[in-house]
Amino acid sequence: MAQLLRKIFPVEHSVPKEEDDDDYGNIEYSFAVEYLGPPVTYDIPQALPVDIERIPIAAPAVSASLLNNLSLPVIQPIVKSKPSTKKRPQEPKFCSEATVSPITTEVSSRNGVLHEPSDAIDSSDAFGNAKNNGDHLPELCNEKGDPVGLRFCNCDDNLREVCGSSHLVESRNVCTEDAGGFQDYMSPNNCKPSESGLSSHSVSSEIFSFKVDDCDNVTVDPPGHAKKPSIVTFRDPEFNYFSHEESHNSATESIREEDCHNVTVDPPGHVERPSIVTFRDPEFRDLSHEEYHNSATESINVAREVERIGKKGTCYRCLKGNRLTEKEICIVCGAKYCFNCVLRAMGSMPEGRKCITCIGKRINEGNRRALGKCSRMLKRLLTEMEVKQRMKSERFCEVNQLPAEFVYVNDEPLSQGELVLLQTCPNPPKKLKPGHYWYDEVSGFWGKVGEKPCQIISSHLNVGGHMKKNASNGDTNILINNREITKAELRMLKAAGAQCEGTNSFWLNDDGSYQDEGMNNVKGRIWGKTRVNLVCAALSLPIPPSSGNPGRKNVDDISQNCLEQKIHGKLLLVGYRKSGSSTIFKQARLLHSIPFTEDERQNFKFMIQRNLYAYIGILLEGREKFEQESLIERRKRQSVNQCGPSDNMDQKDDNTIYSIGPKLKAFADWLLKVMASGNLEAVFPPATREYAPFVEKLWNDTAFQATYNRRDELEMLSRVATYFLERAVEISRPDYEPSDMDILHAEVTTSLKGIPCLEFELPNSAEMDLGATALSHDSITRYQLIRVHPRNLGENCKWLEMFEDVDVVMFCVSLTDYSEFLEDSRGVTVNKMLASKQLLESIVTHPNFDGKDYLLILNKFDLLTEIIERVPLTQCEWFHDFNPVINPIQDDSSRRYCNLSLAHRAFQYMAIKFKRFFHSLTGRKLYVSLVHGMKPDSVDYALKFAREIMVWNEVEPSYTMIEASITSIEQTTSS
Ligand SMILES: Nc1nc2c(ncn2[C@@H]2O[C@H](COP(=O)(O)OP(=O)(O)OP(=O)(O)O)[C@@H](O)[C@H]2O)c(=O)[nH]1
Ligand SMILES: [Mg+2]
Repeated sequence: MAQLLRKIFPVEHSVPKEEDDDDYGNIEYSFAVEYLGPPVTYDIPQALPVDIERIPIAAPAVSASLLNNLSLPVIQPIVKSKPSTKKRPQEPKFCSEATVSPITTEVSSRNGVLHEPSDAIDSSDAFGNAKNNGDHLPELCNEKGDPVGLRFCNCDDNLREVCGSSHLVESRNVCTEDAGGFQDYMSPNNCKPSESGLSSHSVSSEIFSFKVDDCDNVTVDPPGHAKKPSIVTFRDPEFNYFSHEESHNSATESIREEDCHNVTVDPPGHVERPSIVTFRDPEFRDLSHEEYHNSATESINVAREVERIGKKGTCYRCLKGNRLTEKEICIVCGAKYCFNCVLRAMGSMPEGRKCITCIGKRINEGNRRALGKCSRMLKRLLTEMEVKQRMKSERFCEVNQLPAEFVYVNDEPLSQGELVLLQTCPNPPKKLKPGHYWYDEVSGFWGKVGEKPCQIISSHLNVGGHMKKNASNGDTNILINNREITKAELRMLKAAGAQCEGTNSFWLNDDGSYQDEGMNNVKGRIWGKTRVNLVCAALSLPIPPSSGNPGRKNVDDISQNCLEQKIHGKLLLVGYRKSGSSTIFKQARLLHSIPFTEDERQNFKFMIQRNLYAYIGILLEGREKFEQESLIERRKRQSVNQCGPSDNMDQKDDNTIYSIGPKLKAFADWLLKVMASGNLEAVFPPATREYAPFVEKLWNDTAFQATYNRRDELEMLSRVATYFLERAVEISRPDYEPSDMDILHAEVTTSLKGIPCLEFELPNSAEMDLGATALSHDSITRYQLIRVHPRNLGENCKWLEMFEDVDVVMFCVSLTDYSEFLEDSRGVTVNKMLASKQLLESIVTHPNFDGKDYLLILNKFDLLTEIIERVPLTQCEWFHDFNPVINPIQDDSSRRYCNLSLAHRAFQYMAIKFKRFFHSLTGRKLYVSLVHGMKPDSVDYALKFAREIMVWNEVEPSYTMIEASITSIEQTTSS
C-alpha cells in the first residue's frame, strides 16, 4: 500500500541527501489499523482526526516590494520522520553562514533523574491533546524512569550548565503526523531549507536554561525571561516566537504533566499560565476555567497571552520602539508588532492578524469585536484587496468563530444549530460572546445570568434550557413569565402603569402586552410610551428594536445602542444653565471621534443661524440706544454752545455715526419686533435665505460696525457671539455648513426631549494614556457619558433616581457665574454661582446619590482671566472674603500675567469653597478639575480624571494612597 502511494504521490526530499539522516530517505506513509491485541492497562494517547479545514492554506504573498527584505517563514512539505533510535538528539544542520548558539542547560533535581533520550515520547497536554513529540524532543524522566515530557542529555543532581552543541536541546516538533503533518517555520536569513538541508526539527540556535527543582518541576528559561515555575519558554534570536510546533494542527504547544511532575513546554515567548486560562474580557468571566477546559474539545487551541520580552511598549519582535510606536496586535496572544515586523511575524495572515505561531488557535475573546476591523497600519502595508481578503479571513475562518458550546442559554450549552438559529433570527443578541445567558422565550428578554435584561431579541426561539426563576437574580418578589424581576424592571413596570401591589406574577408577551398570570384579560401594554422609554433609557433597560430611535447612531437618547457593550463606568454630566456642560459633552464627542450625523449638523446650522440673527438683533437694539445717546449728547452740546436752533441743523443732527439707512432700518425694526414677540424660532430658519443679503449690508454698514465695536457694553450679547458675528456674512448664507468648531461654540438650547448619551473608550490606566494601541481591547475600557439638564431632573431633582447607577457625577460650574445674575422661577434675582451651589446641594443630598463620587468641573477658565480684574469675585456674596494679596501691576506686559495669577487664585478659592461645602454635606472629598471647555486636552483630562476616580474605588482603597492622589490632584488642578 505504501509503495503504491509512493508511486501515485511521489514525495520529494526536502533536504539534500548528504545532510540527511539515513532514515530520511525512506519516506513512508502509514495508516492506522485497528488494534486487535489483548486489552492494554495503560493510557494510549489519542490520535485526533485531521480537520482539513484547519490546515492553513498558503495565501498569495504580499506585494513584491515588501518581500525584498522580509524573512518570511517557509512552509515545508509534509514528510514523515521516523522515530530516531539515536541516544542523543539530532544536532541542528544550518546553512553555512548560520551559527549555532551555545546551549545552556540548567538541571537541578532532588528526586528527578534525567535520562538519556531513548525514543520519542507521546504526551498529552493540559487540554488532553495528543502529542507526538518526535525524536527531537528532550525527554525528562521521573525517578521511576517514566518520561515526563522533556528529553535532554547530561543530567545532574545539581544545577549545572552545559554548553555546546553536543548538548543541544532542540525545540520540539509538537505536531503529530497523525494530525496532518507539520509545518516548519524558519527564517531565510538564517537558513534556507532547500540549501541548508535543515531538517524541520533543527532550528535550535537558542540559549535555553533548564531547571528541575525540588518537586520535579522542570523549568526551561531563556535568558532574560522572568522565571516562572513549570514553564518552558524558547526564544529565537531572529524570530522571537518562532518554533517548530505545528500550530495549525490539533497539538498544542504545551506539554504538561499535571500530577507530580509539572513539566510545561511553551512556544517561544508564549506563556501558558499554570492551570489558568485567562480571558481578559470581563464578559468572559461568566465561563469558569474548569468549564472552559471541560468543554474545550481536544482540537481547540485556546487563546493565551504572550510573554513580553522587551521593555513595555516595544515591538515584540525587534524589541524596538516605545509606547507611542504604532503597532498591530495578534488577536490570539496579544503580541504587538511594529510596522517593520508585522508582516514577518504574521505572514500571509490566513486567519487574520495572528502571529504565525498562533495560527489555528482560538482568538482571545476580548478581541472578538475587533474581528475584520482593519487598522490603519495594515492599510498602509497592504493593498486594498489584500486588506479585504485578510479581514474577510479573519472574520469568517472557522477557527475564529464563536464556539457554540461556550454559549450557555438557561444553563445549557448551545448546539451549533441553536447558535445558528440564535444568530440568524430577526433580532439576534448583539455581540454574542462565550458566557451564560438567560432567555425568556415568551417576551424575548435576554440577559446575562444574574443580571437584568440587556436586550430584547426575537421571541420563541428554541434554544437552550428552561429559564430559571432566579435567572436575573431579581429580589422584588414580582415575577414576569416566572422570572423574579430586578428592581430596575419593577420601575419600568410601574412607569408603564402596571399595578404591582397585590399581584406578583405577570405574563408578558413579546408585543409588550401583559396580564396577570392565569387570567385572560390583557391589563395593558408596556411599550410605546415615552415615559417608559425614558425610564428604560435611564435604567439601562432594553426596549424592543421597533420602539427605539433608529435614526441616530453613536450619540442618542440612551437607547439600545448604549447597551450593546459592557459599560465599565457611567459618568453623569450635569450643570446649571450655561455652565458649559453641553460644550464639554460635544468636546468629548469630538475627542472620541464620534462624528455628528447629517441631521445633527443640519440642526446645528439652523441653531447657529438663528442665534446669529439674535446677536444681530441685540446689536441693532444697542445701535438704537447708542444713536439715542449720541443725539442727546449732541443736543446737549448744541444747547451749551447756543448756536441758535434752526430746522436745517435739526435735520442734520438726526444723523449720527450710529444711524442706518431706511432699508436697513426697516429690516432692523422688523427683526426687533420678531424678537420681542418671541417668534425668532418660527421665523428662522425659513427666512434665512431671504434676509441673508441684509446681513451682508448691515455688516458693511459703518453704523453697525460702530455698534459692534462697543459690543462689550451690551450685556445681553453673550461672549461667544463674537465668534459667530465675525463670520456673519458667511454664516447667514443658505449654503453655510458648520464646522466642528462652530458646533462646539454654538449656544444650544438643551432639548427637553432626550438625554444625550455617548460611549467612549479610554485606556485602563493613566500610564497607558500615551501608548494605546489600535487593538488592545483588553487594556481599553468603555465608559458612558450621560448629559442631563437640570430641567430634565424635575422639581427637587426627583428624576435623579433614574441615574442611580452612575459611578461619578461630573458637576459643571462656570467660573464666570459669580458675575452673572438671573431671575429664578419666582422672579427673584439670584447670583448664578449660588444657583449652581443650590443645584449641587440638591443632587448631593438626593437619597439615591448618597455616597457617590463627585468631580467638580470648574469651566470657562479663559473667560475668568478676562473678567476677573474688571468684575471682583466679591460680587457673589458667597465669595465675600476673597482678598488675595496681589503684586502691584508695573506695566502693561505684566498685566496679563497678573490677571492670570489672580484668576488662578480665584479658581483655587472657589474650588476650596465648593470642597468645604461638599464636605459639610457629605463628610467626603470633592474632586476638582479646572477645565477650558473649548480645549480638547482639557476635557480629555477631566474625563480621565473621572476614570481615575473610578479606578481608585475599584482598587481596595488604602487611605494613604487616596490621600496621596488627592494631594496630587489638588496640585495638578491648582497648577
Ligand atoms: N470661552 C469659553 N466659552 C465656553 C466654555 N465652555 C462653554 N462655553 C460657551 O458657553 C456657552 C454655554 O455653554 P453650553 O455648553 O451651551 O452650556 P450648557 O451648560 O449646556 O447650558 P444649557 O444649555 O443652558 O444647559 C456656549 O456658547 C459655549 O460656547 C469655555 O470653557 N470657554
Ligand atoms: Mg447648552
